[in-house]
Amino acid sequence: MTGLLEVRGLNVVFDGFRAVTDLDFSVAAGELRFVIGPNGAGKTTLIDVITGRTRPASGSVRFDGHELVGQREHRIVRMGIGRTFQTSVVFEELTVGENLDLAAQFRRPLVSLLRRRRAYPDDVVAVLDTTGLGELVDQPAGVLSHGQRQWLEIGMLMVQQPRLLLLDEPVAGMSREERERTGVLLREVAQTHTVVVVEHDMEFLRRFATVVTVLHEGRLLCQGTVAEVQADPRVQEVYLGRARKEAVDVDG
Ligand SMILES: Nc1ncnc2c1ncn2[C@@H]1O[C@H](COP(=O)(O)OP(=O)(O)OP(=O)(O)O)[C@@H](O)[C@H]1O
Repeated sequence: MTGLLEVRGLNVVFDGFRAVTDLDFSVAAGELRFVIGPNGAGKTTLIDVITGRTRPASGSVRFDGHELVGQREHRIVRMGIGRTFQTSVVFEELTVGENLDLAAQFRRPLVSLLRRRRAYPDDVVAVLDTTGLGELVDQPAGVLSHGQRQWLEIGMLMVQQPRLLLLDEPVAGMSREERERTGVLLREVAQTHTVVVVEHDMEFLRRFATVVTVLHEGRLLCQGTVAEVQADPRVQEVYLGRARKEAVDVDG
């Protein structure tokens, strides 16, 4: 079966440093896929290549059969791929509703921007509901908690109606309760979208992941269910071996 996203033979080199090596990675339509790996494994680089931010040395990235390598970032967004960043991109002075409305303009004709509207359009209202931000619609985004801000960013992607969402560490820095709510939100988003989540938090994975892809030093280490991946000696070595080494280093 051909995936919605098909990465084949990907190599990314930064000034002679191989950040990604011979990577094959595919995601089927409708999947909620998690990608993990220690620092420097190449997770963000993979997202950067898919979204056209970084150009690979070689390899192909096909989305619904269309080659993405060589396409400009804005073209790839228009093809239906949306991403979040590790750093926030909301407008702090604008309200939650205005941020969503602005993001949604992406799909609307310019004339609708000029038309004065009394209420938010249906797609914005629907996303306010999904993200649980309805009560905060008139609050400036600057007052949101860290978790609420992440949900707003996911909402800002959803109103752009992408087919594929790429989320870079969505639960980093969140409280336990916020992580739980984010997991539930991701499951809901995945009902209607294909979602790839880069995440470190093992507890979160155990709770919400089905298929997990593990990267290490720019290569695919293994792939499977959370239980399979956790039981894989190579994964244990990469995570626990590293922890042991750090402990030894600290102890001198
Ligand atoms: N623009 C760049 N120039 C040079 N090296 C880079 C660049 N971007 C990434 N790298 C290097 O490529 C490797 C992979 O980085 P990447 O950010 O993809 O890892 P990651 O798995 O997302 O790690 P983290 O969990 O720390 O975010 C790292 O060694 C990083 O230092």
